[in-house]
Amino acid sequence: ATSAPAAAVNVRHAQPITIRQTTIGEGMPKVIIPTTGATADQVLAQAKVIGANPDADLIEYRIDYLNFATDAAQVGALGKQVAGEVQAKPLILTFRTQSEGGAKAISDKAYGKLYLALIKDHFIDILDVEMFRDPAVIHQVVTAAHAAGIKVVMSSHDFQKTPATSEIVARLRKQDSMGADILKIAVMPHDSGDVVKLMDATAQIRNDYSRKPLLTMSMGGLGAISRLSGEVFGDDLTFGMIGTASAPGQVDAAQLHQVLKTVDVALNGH
Ligand SMILES: O=C1C[C@@](O)(C(=O)O)C[C@@H](O)[C@@H]1O
Repeated sequence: ATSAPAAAVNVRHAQPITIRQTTIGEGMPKVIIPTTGATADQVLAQAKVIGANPDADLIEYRIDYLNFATDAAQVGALGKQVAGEVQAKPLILTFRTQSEGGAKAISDKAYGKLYLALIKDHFIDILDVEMFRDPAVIHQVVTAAHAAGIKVVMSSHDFQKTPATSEIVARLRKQDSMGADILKIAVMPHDSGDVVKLMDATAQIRNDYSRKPLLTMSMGGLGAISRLSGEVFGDDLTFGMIGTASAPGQVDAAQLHQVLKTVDVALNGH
């Protein structure tokens, strides 16, 4: 009898980025927990919980949920306090616009102005910039962010459907060419084939096109598997929740950590 040969495993990795004490693009996908509060008190209470929870690696400060979302002075003052609460955990600042599934509408001009003001406050580690906003505004914001030592996650969202695999690949490659440090897309599946499209596109980018860290997800319960399987397919970051979800399909942080660990051990054998 012959013994089965060991399968050759070839998993590609990102070029890692280290921010504060978190390395993105190496080992298990890193877990981001978003704030969902509308008031300063609510957000600070969430930041305290996120800062103290070992299953949270980064915090996303979702400013579109705030009652004072477009008031740069108030958003900045609270942002500094949030950063102080979470200490070593990197802070991602995101204004998710209504057209991409967020809480509030904002003009591209006001979006750019708000981001440029907040960049100057020096509490942001990573800035989420939507790729389909005005190109001139994007260019200005990305340039200012990089000059301030802030990484840019460029993002695209489709809360209605899942585009073709080739379209997902094209968007992520465009983000790469627009100067993003992290490439991100969130799409809504209607069947298992849609989930496979997102995961296929992720693997294609990782294997053939870019070594930048990826943040890709298929949303809803159907897509939740894509939030768990990143270490296999090349997704380096994943959103979890503590209490309230900021998008459909997010998994509780403790459960998320367990599954990420299970996949990691299966993959690496220790
Ligand atoms: O863009 C994203 C991804 C997300 O929509 C999700 O599906 O987990 C959650 C948002 O908070 C974040 O800004």
